[in-house]
Amino acid sequence: MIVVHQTSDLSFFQMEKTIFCHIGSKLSVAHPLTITESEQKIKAMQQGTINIQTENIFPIIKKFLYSDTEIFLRELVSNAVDASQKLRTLSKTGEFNQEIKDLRVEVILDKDAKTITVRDNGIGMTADEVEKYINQIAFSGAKEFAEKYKDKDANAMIGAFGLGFYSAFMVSEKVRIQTLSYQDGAKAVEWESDGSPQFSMKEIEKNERGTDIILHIAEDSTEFLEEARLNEILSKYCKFLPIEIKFGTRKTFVEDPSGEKDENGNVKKIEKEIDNIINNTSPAWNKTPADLTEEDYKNFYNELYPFTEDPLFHIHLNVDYPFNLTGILYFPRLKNNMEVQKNKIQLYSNQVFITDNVENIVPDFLNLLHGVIDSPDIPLNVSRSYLQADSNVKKISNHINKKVADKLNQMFKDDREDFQSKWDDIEVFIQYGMLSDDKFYDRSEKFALLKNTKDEYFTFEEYKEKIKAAQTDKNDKLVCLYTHSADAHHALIENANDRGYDVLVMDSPLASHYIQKLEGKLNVSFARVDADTLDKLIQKDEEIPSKLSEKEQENLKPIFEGNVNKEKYVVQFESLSETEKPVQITQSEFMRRMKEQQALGGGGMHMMGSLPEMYNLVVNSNHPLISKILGEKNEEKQKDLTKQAIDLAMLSNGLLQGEELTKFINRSLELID
Ligand SMILES: Nc1ncnc2c1ncn2[C@@H]1O[C@H](COP(=O)(O)OP(=O)(O)OP(=O)(O)O)[C@@H](O)[C@H]1O
Repeated sequence: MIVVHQTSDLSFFQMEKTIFCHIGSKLSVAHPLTITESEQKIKAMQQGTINIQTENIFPIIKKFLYSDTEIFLRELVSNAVDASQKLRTLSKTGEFNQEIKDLRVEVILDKDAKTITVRDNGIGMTADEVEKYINQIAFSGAKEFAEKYKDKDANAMIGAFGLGFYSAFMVSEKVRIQTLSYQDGAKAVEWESDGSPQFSMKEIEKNERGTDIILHIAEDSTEFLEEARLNEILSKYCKFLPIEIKFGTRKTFVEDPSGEKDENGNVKKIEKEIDNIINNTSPAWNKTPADLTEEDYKNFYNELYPFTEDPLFHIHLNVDYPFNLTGILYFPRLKNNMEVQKNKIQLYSNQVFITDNVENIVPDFLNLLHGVIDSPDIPLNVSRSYLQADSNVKKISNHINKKVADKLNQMFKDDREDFQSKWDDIEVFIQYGMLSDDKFYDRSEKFALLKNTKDEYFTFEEYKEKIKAAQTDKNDKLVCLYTHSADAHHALIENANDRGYDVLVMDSPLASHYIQKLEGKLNVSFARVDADTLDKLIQKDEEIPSKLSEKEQENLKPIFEGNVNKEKYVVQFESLSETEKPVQITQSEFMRRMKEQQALGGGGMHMMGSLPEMYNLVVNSNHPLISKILGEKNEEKQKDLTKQAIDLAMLSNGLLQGEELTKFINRSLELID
């Protein structure tokens, strides 16, 4: 046999410390060769060099290309799946007319030989195809990478190139390919390389059509010789690949074929070893919604996230134009706990798992959804920065945004009662979307709901209509009253209701930002019920004259000031109606909101979060108790009355605690004694 050193037009140069390469024209003209030509080539290609004239490129690949070496298995298994699907296509088009028995990919671990074999019975490769696809084309990825590396931008490029097959060298000291093409009269070939530029190729005996990729695992990668580790990788990346993937066997119990029965009359079960198929070849997202029941959707959710609570509802995505995308997105029960819900969407490309960290790829608020997105238009081997810049990815996120809004709108229109029953679980998501995405705001305006303290739900328009008559102030502005907790503000809410005012419940973690947004969009103002006295919150024209003169107020002020912490409370008199409480505690809407936003992060002013809590102590100059305090000659008694009035106000606002609360209880007992 003639042994040649192949000189081809694929060449790498080394310039100083930078490696880059160049591929000649041969690559771009790929002529299919006939079998006879292939045979001649095998004879001539016993050994060759993969055109690298410098040290080898694999250390670079190993170091820079993938942050996760484990993806070698995804690459090889998806190549094997591709080869199987290609054969199926050829059979459908009549180009391959032998019977295709079960197409199957097998991952075989041999711990003693320290090998992992990825076997398929797909199209296989002729010698020329190995030459073309493995020696040359697969190298184009390496070439591209090395060129970028030349620009010293390697870190940004990590993962931006799919080297596919060559990723095997990240974990192997030697890789062998044994392959037999589906083509009539094809000869089986073996290719072998140790990761250096040299490869060898020879004809071998192989009767089964398809390809074995045999990895001789390197010393530093022995973790991949553990069955559990391989299982973990396979179920992460290959769980939904479209061709059955076998990894070893597993034991199961089946009915005894002899039909022997146990004491209860049931056919006995016997242990049986069966093939361990690690994937579900037809996941729900690839089926049409008409073929799926609610139960199927729930089961699929459980397949994705075992042991989690059922989702609220789902959206089945199916787009062919201007890009291909399928998927199912689920609305989890958010329960105001946003962080734990993130990073649950799994991104696939043709059923191959890419990532479950879609942050910055889909809009932030969509990150709260769960489920699967599959698009062949998403490149498989890509870095995050690359994905973000990809125009398909951008279109995809816009599309999902629209679909989600459409679905919510549909649900609202179809069954409002049901929609309302889900509202408390989805409001954070919708508010998040409306805050972060103007398009989503516009789409959601029709179905976003406001809930009041009586558990009634309104759209924005409905609500404006409801409160218009009573809650328009003297400047013609609608004022929406709200509380963060109907329990904590019970007394204040009752007061407001007595006046014919409605009070909304705004208790989501995003409430203060959301309120601000609504004020801008709806031209209304929001005021928490404890932000001021009702007269001030919704100012009307009528002025109530004060029963106490200025002088009397001046005399009374130090008495109140002497009974509160002056650092925290500012005493002020207001001429309110007699039916209002004698003393009320309020906190400026502006200050409180700023502090809340500061605490949430984003918005608000920087120093607000660290400012102390400040309150107003509003004394109602028209209340009979205030006149009584003023007229009380016994100083001790006057002090007790003042303290009692202040404590009652604090109690309504949930501010009376600790020692002050104990003193209040004791004083109250003495008073009723
Ligand atoms: N198991 C296989 N059976 C048949 N052909 C294969 C097999 N594995 C690889 N090939 C051939 O080798 C080529 C190069 O494979 P490689 O994985 O490097 O790139 P790719 O699959 O084309 O792209 P990607 O970077 O997305 O993996 C494939 O396109 C295919 O033609």
